[in-house]
Amino acid sequence: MGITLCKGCGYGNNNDDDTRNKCWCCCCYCYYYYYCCCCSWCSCWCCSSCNNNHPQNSVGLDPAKKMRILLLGLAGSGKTEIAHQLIKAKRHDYQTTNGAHSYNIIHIDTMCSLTEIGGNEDMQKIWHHYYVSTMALIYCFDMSATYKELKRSFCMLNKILKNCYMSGKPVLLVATKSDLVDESIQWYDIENTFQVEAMARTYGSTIKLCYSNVNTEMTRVERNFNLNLMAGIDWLFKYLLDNFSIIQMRLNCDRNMQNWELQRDKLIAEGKINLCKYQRFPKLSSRQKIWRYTHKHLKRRSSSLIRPHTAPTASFVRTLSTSPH
Ligand SMILES: Nc1nc2c(ncn2[C@@H]2O[C@H](COP(=O)(O)OP(=O)(O)OP(=O)(O)O)[C@@H](O)[C@H]2O)c(=O)[nH]1
Ligand SMILES: [Mg+2]
Repeated sequence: MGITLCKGCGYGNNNDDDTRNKCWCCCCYCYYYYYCCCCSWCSCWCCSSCNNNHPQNSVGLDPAKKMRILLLGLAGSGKTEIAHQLIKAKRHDYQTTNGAHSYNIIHIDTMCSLTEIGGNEDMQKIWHHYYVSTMALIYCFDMSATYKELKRSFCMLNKILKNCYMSGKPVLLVATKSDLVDESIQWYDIENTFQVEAMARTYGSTIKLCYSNVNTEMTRVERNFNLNLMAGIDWLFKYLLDNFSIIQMRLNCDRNMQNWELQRDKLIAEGKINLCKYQRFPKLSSRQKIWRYTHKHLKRRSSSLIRPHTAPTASFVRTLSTSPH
């Protein structure tokens, strides 16, 4: 197979071994239905041979049902390694990820855009820009790390789920480098120490735990055999497919809310609205009392994170039965 250019960004790929982004076109049945990881975020779907945009291709993939998953974790936790395993491609550079990198995956007849963002402290500052449009989170942590590092990693997970655009979304928690730990460390130690179950209940997110051991000396066949991780991915895709319309509605609502907040901040900055209007009333007036009461009430509600009664019930899924040892 020669060089195939992506219609979205013109980026070419001449690696015969790398079949990750190629699939059948439904119009001309050529083998050039090609898209690349650079422009996947903008949902570019065009056949490079017949120049058509397809609402659906021959294998029944519906671009409208494209999933967006965020891959996060501290620096060196093995995110890029997992992403390469999921797209079944060989990893050539072992450098730290700077910025965001998007990968296209087709799994259970569903298209998915997996976005990895670097885990160093500078990159952590841009994570929140991706929360609104993501449907689920894959969070990696290094199982062979010290207690201090593990604590830092779980604090970060707590911080992510605390964000109003992330809480309630499904999370696949991946313990990487499980080949480097001995039998003295088990999942339930980590689960109890960092109170994963309590975290899932507090933020209303379903959390699934799984292992990954992507040893660099593994052959490609062995890498594909990372069953525990694949079972976790299966679970995540099934969860998203089962709840697709609900999650889509949530994303739309979040986007509207974000736009509204931006608009409000802009109006405040321009001095067109004033949030302190209540101060015009005398201190003990009934108007002030009402304002103070509602303000306190709202504050209490947001700090205790009460979920609306219409929200889907929160459930917690336990660790997959297979152990890394
Ligand atoms: N033995 C072993 N090594 C692993 C595993 N996963 C990742 N590594 C190694 O850990 C190092 C860091 O992995 P990366 O995937 O680059 O980490 P990252 O999370 O993408 O890091 P940043 O991009 O800096 O945020 C690499 O040298 C990997 O080969 C694993 O399961 N087992
Ligand atoms: Mg990386």
